[in-house]
Amino acid sequence: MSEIPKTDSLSLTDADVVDKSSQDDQSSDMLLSMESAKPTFLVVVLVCFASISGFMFGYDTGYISSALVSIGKDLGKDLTYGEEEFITAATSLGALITAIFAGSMADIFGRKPVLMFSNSLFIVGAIIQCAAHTVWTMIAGRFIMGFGVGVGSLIAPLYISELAPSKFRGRLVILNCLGITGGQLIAYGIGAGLAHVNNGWRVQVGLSIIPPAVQLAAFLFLPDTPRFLISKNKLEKAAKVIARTHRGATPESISYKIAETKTLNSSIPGDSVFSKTWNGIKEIHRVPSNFRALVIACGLQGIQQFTGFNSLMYFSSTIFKAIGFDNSTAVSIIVSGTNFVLTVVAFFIIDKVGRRRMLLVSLPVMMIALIVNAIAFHYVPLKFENDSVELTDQVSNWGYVIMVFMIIYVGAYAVGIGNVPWQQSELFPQSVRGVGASYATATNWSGSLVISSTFLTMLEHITPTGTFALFAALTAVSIVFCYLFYPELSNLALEETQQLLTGGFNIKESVALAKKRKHQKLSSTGSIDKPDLEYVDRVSNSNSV
Ligand SMILES: O[C@H]1[C@H](O)[C@@H](O)[C@H](O)[C@@H](O)[C@H]1O
Repeated sequence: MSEIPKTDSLSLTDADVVDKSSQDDQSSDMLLSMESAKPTFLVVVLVCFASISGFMFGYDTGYISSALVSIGKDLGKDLTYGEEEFITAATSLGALITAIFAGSMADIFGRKPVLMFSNSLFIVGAIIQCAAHTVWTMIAGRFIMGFGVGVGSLIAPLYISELAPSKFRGRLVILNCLGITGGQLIAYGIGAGLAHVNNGWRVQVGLSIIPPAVQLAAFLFLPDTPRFLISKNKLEKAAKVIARTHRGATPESISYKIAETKTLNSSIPGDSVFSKTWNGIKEIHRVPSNFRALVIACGLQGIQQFTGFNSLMYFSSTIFKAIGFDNSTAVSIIVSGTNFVLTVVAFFIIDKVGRRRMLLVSLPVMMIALIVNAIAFHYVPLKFENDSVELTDQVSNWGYVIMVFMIIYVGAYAVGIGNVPWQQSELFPQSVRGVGASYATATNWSGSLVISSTFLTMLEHITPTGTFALFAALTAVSIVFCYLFYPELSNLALEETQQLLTGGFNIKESVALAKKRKHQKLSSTGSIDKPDLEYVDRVSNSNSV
């Protein structure tokens, strides 16, 4: 083995990097062991600070339902049903708008500055709401806060997946999802606690200023991702970050990693921000592997929303009140608590069980729970009047059936489709990762907006049975989609994923490759193959679906 120079004295040029990669076969062994080693302390710190964005996503979408109940006349008048809907939807709409641009901005300016920008939006939005004395000021505050939510919901998982060693990537991205579901749970909890406090909702909104302020301050001192730095040719900086984020990294394995990332991640041509963005958009449609990645990423985000979960998140208290359970706060906490606890389960199993298997088991469970609910609602006598829904008779056993199967549905959601789509960044090569993540995140927010703004109308016009049967049918279509198009990506390096999608969706091959990787990484002998890109090439050419 050649002599190992000190990491911090690394001075890399393009020629060095490529030369090293062709010379040193052993580096590839080291690279794989580096990708399997436990995350360093710095990675854990970075992921925790990045996951504050997930927390903000959850808290800001979660606090509004209880805030609306306690606002009373604080905005100058009693709120109409339409105004309440506007105040709620403003954040999702704001998020949808910025999600469209955030990815390109992240590719051009970096993940870190864009994340910090989202913090200022969270803070400004919250201050406006705290000071609001009219409905429109409140809507403006929620809208600006939504801009922050959209950017944060895209950047945090992207940042984490680029930093994480591949063996732990799934789990580390789920930490951000724990932030989301934990944020929703805490928002409901605080909402319940402040329900009867005068202007308690202002306290609830005011508290939301603390986490982004902490994140903003922390990121002043934290680095951008090596993959972004490499794309900007800042190789020395990238080498330093890789050395600090990968246990056991040596200058040789670092050089190899940089060489591999550079070779596989050609950057988007163009001399202005506009032309680069435009070329990125063209490339994501024209290059078949990118387009396949896009179909999968948007498909999964669409499935996450159109199988109906957020109708429960936002309206569980309305539904359960309607079927006779009066303690609506308790019910909301049960729903968000189940979502949170099962996200913890997802955290432990995602890299072991695999994303594809998790989806193919949990989606059918969701479908069955939705069918049972559709049937159960048929036997619950409900009446719709003046934007409200009421039980016309005593609560029956069917009410309990609905309650139990809703919880089963939420649990199955959290262990699969609630979290897997946020692994979206792993599908795209560096050059179009931001644009791809934008499309997928925008699909998520569009779905969330559609479901939350049509759910009550659907209940009234196609009945609860019709609504849940529709969600069940959409879940059935989703199962077929995942079976045909979603390859197993657990344990693969980001660069391998990109090659895997060349020439087809390669489902069978992906499952075999993920198994092989898992086996290699579990191997206690420490003898690990070099990254098997030739293997991926071969299977891509022999094509499947
Ligand atoms: O992954 C999250 C999570 O499942 C939340 O509970 C849900 O409200 C969001 O829409 C979703 O994107």
